[in-house]
Amino acid sequence: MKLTGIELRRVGMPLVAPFRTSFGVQHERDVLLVRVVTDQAEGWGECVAMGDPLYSPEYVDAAADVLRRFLIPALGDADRLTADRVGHVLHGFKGHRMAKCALEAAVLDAELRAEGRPLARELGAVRDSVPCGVSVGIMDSVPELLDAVSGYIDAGYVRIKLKIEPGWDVEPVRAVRERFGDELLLQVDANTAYTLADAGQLARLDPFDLLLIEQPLDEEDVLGHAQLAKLVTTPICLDESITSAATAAAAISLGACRIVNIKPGRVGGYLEARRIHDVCMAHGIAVWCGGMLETGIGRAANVALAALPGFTLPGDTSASDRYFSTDITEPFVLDAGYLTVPTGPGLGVAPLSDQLDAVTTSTEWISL
Ligand SMILES: O=C(O)CCC(=O)N[C@@H](C(=O)O)c1ccccc1
Repeated sequence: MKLTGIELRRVGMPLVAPFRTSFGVQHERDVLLVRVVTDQAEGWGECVAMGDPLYSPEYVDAAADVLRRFLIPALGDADRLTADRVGHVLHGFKGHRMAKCALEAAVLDAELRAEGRPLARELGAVRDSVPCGVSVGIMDSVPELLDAVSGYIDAGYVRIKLKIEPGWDVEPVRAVRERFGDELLLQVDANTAYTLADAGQLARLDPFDLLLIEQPLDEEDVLGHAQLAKLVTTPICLDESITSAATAAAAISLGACRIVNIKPGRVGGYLEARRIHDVCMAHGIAVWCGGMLETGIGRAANVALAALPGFTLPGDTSASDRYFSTDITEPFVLDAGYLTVPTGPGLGVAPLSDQLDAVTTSTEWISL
C-alpha cells in the first residue's frame, strides 16, 4: 500500500447539552479528523484531543501541528508502510499519543478496507454487540441529575457513570442509589480531582456498592493510587495514568488499580490498546472502553475494540445522540442497551458527505 496524501479536516460539532467534568465544561467538540489516501483505498481516523490541554497535555491545534510538521512527513519517508509499523515509525517522536492514534487508525482503516477485513476481526473481537454505559456530567442540582439519569435509564443504558469532584460526590451518589436502587450498575469518575488527603471522603462512597472509582488522583500519582487502594474498598480504575502497555503493567504490579479504562487515543492507538487489553487479561484485570465524545468515526472503532474478550464492563460507548443531534456518520443507535459492532471493511462506517461538509471548519491536504 502506497500513501499518496493525507487530509487534516476540522469539524465543529455542537453538543446536545453542556458536559461538565471536574476540569471544565464542554459545549462543542472541535474535532480533528485524518483521512489517509493510498493507491488502494482511503481510511479515516479521529483525534480525540480536546480544544484545551485540560484532560491531558494534548490539544487539537497542537495535534494538527505535530501531524503536519513531524508525524505525516515521517510516514511519507517510510518504505512499504503497513499499519502495524506506524507506531514504530513514529516512536521517536515523544508523546502526542492522540495525534499518533488518529494517524495509525486512518492507515489501519485504509489497509483493512483495501483487504475487505473488518476492524473488529483484526483486533480480535468475540462479540457482535456491546453493552453500553453512559457518562453523566456534574450538574447544578441533585434533582437535575436524577432527571438526567432517569432519562438515560429509560433510553436503555446498562451502566451509569457519574462525574464527581470535591463537593459533588457522596450526595449525588446517595441520591442516585436511593432513587434507582441497588441493582443499577453505577460508577464514578473524578478525573484526578482529589488527593490522598481526601481518602476519608472517598471512603464515604464505599457503602454505595460502586463498580469503581475512576482516576481519583493525579495522573502521575500511581503510588498514591496504590496507597488509596488500601484505604477504600471500592475498586480503583485508572484512566489518565495508563498511557501504554508498560504503564498498565507497572500500575497493576504496584496495586494501583483493579480495573483499567482503555482509550485508544490516550495510549497512541488501537494496536497499543489491544496490547493493554492483553496485559490486563493476563493479570486478571477487567477493562472497559472509555470515550472522548467521539463522532461516529471514533465511535465505530471504539465499539469494535469493546467487543474484545477482556472488555467485561460496559464502556462509555454511548449512542451518537448522547452528544450530537446529527452525527457525521450513520448514527449509532442503542438497541436494548447495546450497540452493534460494525461488520463492514475497516471501520465499517464512513462520513456522510453532506453531514461532514455541514460541520467542516477547515481542510488541509498534505501530499506525500
Ligand atoms: O461518552 C463519552 O464519550 C465521554 C465519556 C467521558 O466521560 N469522558 C471523559 C473522561 O474523563 O473519561 C472526558 C470527557 C471530556 C474530555 C475528556 C474526557
